[in-house]
Amino acid sequence: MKYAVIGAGGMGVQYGVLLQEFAGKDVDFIDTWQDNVEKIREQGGVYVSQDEQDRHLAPISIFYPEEYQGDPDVWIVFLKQMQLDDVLKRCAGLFREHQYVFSAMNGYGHFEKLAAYFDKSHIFGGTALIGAEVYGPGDMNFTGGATAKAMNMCAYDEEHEDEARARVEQDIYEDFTKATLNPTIVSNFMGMCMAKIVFNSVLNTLCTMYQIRFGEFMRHPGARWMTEQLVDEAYTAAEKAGLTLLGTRESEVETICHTAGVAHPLHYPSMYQDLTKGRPTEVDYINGYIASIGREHGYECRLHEFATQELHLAELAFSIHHPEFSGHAHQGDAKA
Ligand SMILES: NC(=O)C1=CN([C@@H]2O[C@H](COP(=O)(O)OP(=O)(O)OC[C@H]3O[C@@H](n4cnc5c(N)ncnc54)[C@H](OP(=O)(O)O)[C@@H]3O)[C@@H](O)[C@H]2O)C=CC1
Ligand SMILES: CC(C)(CO)C(=O)C(=O)O
Repeated sequence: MKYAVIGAGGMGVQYGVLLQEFAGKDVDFIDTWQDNVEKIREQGGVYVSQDEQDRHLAPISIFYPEEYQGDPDVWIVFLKQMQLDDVLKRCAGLFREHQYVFSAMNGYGHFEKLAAYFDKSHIFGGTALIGAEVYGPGDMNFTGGATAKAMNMCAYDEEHEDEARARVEQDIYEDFTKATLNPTIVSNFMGMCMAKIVFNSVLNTLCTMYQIRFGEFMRHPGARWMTEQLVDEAYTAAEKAGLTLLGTRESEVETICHTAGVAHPLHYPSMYQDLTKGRPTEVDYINGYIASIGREHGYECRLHEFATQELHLAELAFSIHHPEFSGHAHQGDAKA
């Protein structure tokens, strides 16, 4: 199978380079971030490291959407939620009926956007407990341990049996396994997505707001209680919407506390990387999404509404304290 990654940021490069290096796959990269594309071309590839070790130049082929002429079997999409509409528009001419698409972006909103370009039966979703960080154009670091990567994947249109799709799913699963991404195929698409959204709604949002690592959050005596409150409200909203999450409220709290305190205490969430570069965060698609499903089903998520606004306030505060980033100033688009 041939792959093409849309979005050569931290996660896109990680998936694509690991598929090249460990699974021996043919991978192309499409990006709209000009400094990144130009730097990668100039240096003949992208510098990658795992937890700051083994930094090396991985040769990759990178294209702007308008110049790409390839025909991959599977697209892998890793963009920030706010970029997706514009980039998909620029890529629209590249999509063919036979192609499949996989995405494990955080938050929610991307699958309906992808469904405007791909048949539902050709879409796979995922969630990734895999970290990545952009040092600068053409320079990425994968975080959280080479052997600690884990991800779920699930067919978007899982209610309908489809033999061709099942074969593609198996091929992707095998390629991702060789690529050391440790995939698990799960059922319950929305349950899978929501479990990760709830996870991110606690750790990404609180650690970003206070600019601290996962382990530093867990040192706070109130950390478990705060986690329980946010998880509880999110589960109630999901239940009102008729969604069953992959785990229980208790198991979600345990996963969050264990990941933060034991498995990845040194991790800064990806949202922190955006805040501290003066870039908009994905909070509207995480806490804001939880609040919106509650609102649509007559349940007010006061904590998630509040957390969404608090993070937008943190974005504003960051821009006040760091006027040098004012070019990226962000007003936030959450509906209060
Ligand atoms: N990073 C992580 O650890 C994880 C991320 N995810 C999710 O994966 C998706 C993709 O995230 P990720 O790969 O982290 O995205 P990145 O931040 O690495 O890249 C996304 C885009 O942001 C812009 N950008 C990023 N850094 C800079 C910079 N220093 N200067 C200028 N522009 C920059 C570029 O686009 P442009 O210039 O066009 O704005 C780039 O293409 C998101 O939904 C994220 O939540 C999921 C799990 C873990
Ligand atoms: C790596 C991980 C799983 C940790 O929160 C993540 O989703 C993020 O940083 O955005």
